[in-house]
Amino acid sequence: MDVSSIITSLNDDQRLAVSAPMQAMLVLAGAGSGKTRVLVHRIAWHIQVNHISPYNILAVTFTNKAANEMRNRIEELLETPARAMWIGTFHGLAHRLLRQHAKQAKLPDTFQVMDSDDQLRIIKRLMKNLNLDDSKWPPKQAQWFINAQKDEGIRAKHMHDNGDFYNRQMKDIYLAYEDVCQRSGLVDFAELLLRAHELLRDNEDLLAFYRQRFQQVHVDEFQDTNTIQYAWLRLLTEGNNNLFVVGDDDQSIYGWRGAKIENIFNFQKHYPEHGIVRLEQNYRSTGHILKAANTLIANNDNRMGKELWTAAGEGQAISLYSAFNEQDEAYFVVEKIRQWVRDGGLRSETAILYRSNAQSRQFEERLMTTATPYRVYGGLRFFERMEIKNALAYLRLSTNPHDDPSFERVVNTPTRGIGAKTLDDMRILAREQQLSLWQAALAMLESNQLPARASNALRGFLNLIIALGETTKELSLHETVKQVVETSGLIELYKKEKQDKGEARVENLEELVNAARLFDYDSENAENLGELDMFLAHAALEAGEMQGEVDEDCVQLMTLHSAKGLEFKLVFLVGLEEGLFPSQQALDDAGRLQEERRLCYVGITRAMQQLYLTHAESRRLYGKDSYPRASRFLRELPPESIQEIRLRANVSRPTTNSASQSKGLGSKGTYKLGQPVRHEKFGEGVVLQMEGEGEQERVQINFRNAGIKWLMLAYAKLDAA
Ligand SMILES: Nc1ncnc2c1ncn2[C@@H]1O[C@H](COP(=O)(O)OP(=O)(O)OP(=O)(O)O)[C@@H](O)[C@H]1O
Ligand SMILES: [Mg+2]
Repeated sequence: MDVSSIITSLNDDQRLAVSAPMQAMLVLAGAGSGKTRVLVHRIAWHIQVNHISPYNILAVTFTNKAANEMRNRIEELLETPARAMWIGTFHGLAHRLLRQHAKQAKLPDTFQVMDSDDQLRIIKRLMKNLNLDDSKWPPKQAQWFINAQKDEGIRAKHMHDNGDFYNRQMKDIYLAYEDVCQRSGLVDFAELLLRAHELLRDNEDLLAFYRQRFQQVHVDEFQDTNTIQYAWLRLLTEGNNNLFVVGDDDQSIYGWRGAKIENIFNFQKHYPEHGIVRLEQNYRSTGHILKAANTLIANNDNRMGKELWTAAGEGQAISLYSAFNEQDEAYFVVEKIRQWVRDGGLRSETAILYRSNAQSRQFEERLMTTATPYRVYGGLRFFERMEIKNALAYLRLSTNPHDDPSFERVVNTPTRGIGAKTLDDMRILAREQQLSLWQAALAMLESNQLPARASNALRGFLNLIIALGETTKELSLHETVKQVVETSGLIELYKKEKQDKGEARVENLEELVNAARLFDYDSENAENLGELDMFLAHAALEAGEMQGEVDEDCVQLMTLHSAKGLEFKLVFLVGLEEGLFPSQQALDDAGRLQEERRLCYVGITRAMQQLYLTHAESRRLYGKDSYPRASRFLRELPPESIQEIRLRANVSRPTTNSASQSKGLGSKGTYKLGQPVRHEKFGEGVVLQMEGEGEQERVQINFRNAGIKWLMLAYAKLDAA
C-alpha cells in the first residue's frame, strides 16, 4: 500500500495536521470540516509512515459506534487489521484498565459496572438508613451531587467542610455510598473514570508502562471532556507531548454534565510545544444550511472564532413548518420522509432530532401507523428493560452474591413469599454489621430467628443462586443465560402477565439468550475475565447503541445530544419552542442558553442536503397542555435561507395522496362541521373544525373511541360514515 492514499483525499490544512511532526496537536474547527477524518488519517499515517505499531496507539471517541467506525476506516486505509490498537470511549477504556489491574485499583476481580438506575437504588436505600426524608433530600439530587464530585476528581474524604449544612449532609451520603459500593464490588460510571485516574496516579510502575506503551494518544470531540478525563489524558501524556486532540468549542454540549470547554485552553497551556491547525472548509452541508449554522452561533459570546465555508453551492433553502400541535408535526415529518423514500432515498439517510426523549413517541406512533421502519437511539435501551435487568441481576448474583442492588431487585421477583418484614430485618442487620444483604440473609438463617415459612422461602432463594453459580460454571455463555432465564422463574412470571406486554417480555428474554449467543467474546482483549463477566460489563456499558439486530433500512430517531458527530442527508429538527428548545431551565440562565444554542448548532450541522425545522403551536408534553412560542433560535436564523411552509402556500399543489382524493373526502367543501366520518384506525367520529387548503388541509375530528384529533386530509384516509 502506498502512502498517498492516506494523504490524497485531504485538503492542504487537513494534510498539514495529518503529517505534522510527532508533537502535541490541536485541531480546532467547526462542524463538518473533517476533524474526525483527520484523526483517522493521522492514526493511519503513524502506522504507515512513522512505523508505529497499532499496539502503541490509543484513541478515544465519544460512542462505541464511533469507535467501531474508526477502527474500520483505519483498517480500510491500511488494508490490514489493527486489533492491538486501543480504541474506545473514556468509560470503555477505563473499564478495560480496571479489569486488567483490578487488584491495584483496589477492586475485587469480580467487580461489576452498574448503571445509573442501580446507583439511584443504592442511594435511596442508604438515605433511608440515614433517616433522611425523601421530600427534603431528593435521592436524585444526591446522585447528581456524588457524580459531579467524582467528575471533578473529588472523593468524599476530600470534601471541604465549609460549614454548610447541605454540603455536610451530602458528604455523609457520599461516604456511605462509597462504602456500600466498595463492599459490594460495584462501580458506577463516574467511578470508572475516577478509579482509572487514581490507578495510574498511584501506581508509578503502571503509569510508566502505559506512558511507554501509548506513544500516540488521540481524542475526538475534545471540547466535551470533563476534568477527570482530561486529568487522565494528562497523566498518560505528560512529558511525552504526544496528545493529538480535535474539537470545536461551538459544539460543547455537555457542560451540564461537567464537561469543560476550558480544557481547550488548558491544553494550550499544558502543552506549550503544541501545533495548532484550523480547518475552514465544510464538506458536509450545502450553503444555506451552513449559513444558518454560522449565523445562529454568532449570537454566542466567548467563542474561539471560526468561519466555515463550503464549495457545495447554496442548495435548497431550509424549510420551516409551524404545526398545529405535536401530532400534526409528526404527520408532517413522516410524510416528508415517505416522500423522500418514494423519490428513491433511503430511510437511513433521514433523521428526526429532538431535544428530549419524551418527544419521540408521537413520531414513533406515526411511523408505526404508516409501517415505516425506524430506530430510536438512546431511548429505553434493551439492557435497561425491566425483564432484562431482572435476568441480568440473577446472572450477576450468580457470579457475585454480594451485589446488593441485584439482590434487592430479584429476591422477591418472582414473588416467593419473602415478606417485607424479613427484608427490612435483613437490611437493618446488614447495615448494623456492615454485611452484604447476602451475608445478612445467611446470618438470619443460621440464627434461626425467622418463622418457618419465611426461612424456607429465603433458603430457597439462596439455594437457587448457589445452584445457578454451580451449574453455569460448566455451560457456555448462552446456555448459562438460558438456564438463568428458565430456572429463575422469570419466564413463567411473564407468561402469566396479561396480553402483549407479557409476551413482549418473554420475547425480550429470548432475545437476551440470543444476544449472549452472538456476543463477540474477544478473549485476547478480555484481560483475565470470563465470558459471562465480559457480557455483563458489556450490558452495563453498552450505551443504547445495540448493534447487529437491525440491518433494515430505518429512519433514525435520536436526541440532539446523541447526534453529535453524525451526518444525514435529510434532517428534521423538531420541537423548536421556547421552554422545550431552549429548555425551560435555560430560559433564565445565560450560560445554559448558550449551551442550548450550541446544541442547535450541532443539530443544524448534521444536515447534508436538506433541513426541516418544525415547531408546534400547541403541545401536550409530560401530561400538560401548553401553547409555546416559537423558539428564539428561529428568529436568529438568516431569513433569506429560510422558506416558510405556510398553510396556504401550497394551494395549487395537488394532494400527495391521490387515493384519498378520489375515494374519500379529498377536497375542501366535501364535508361540513358535524359531519360523521370514519377512519381506518380511529373508527367513527364527527368533524369539529377544518383549516388550510391543498396539501395542508386539516380537519379536527372527535372520534368516539380515540378522542379529539387533528388529521391532515391528504394523508388521513377518511371516509364519510
Ligand atoms: N478533504 C475532504 N474531501 C472530501 N470529503 C471530506 C473531506 N474532509 C471531510 N470530508 C467529509 O466531510 C464530512 C464531515 O467530515 P467529519 O465527520 O470528519 O467532520 P467533523 O469535523 O468531524 O464534523 P463534526 O464536527 O460534526 O464531528 C464527512 O462525510 C467526510 O467524509
Ligand atoms: Mg467529528
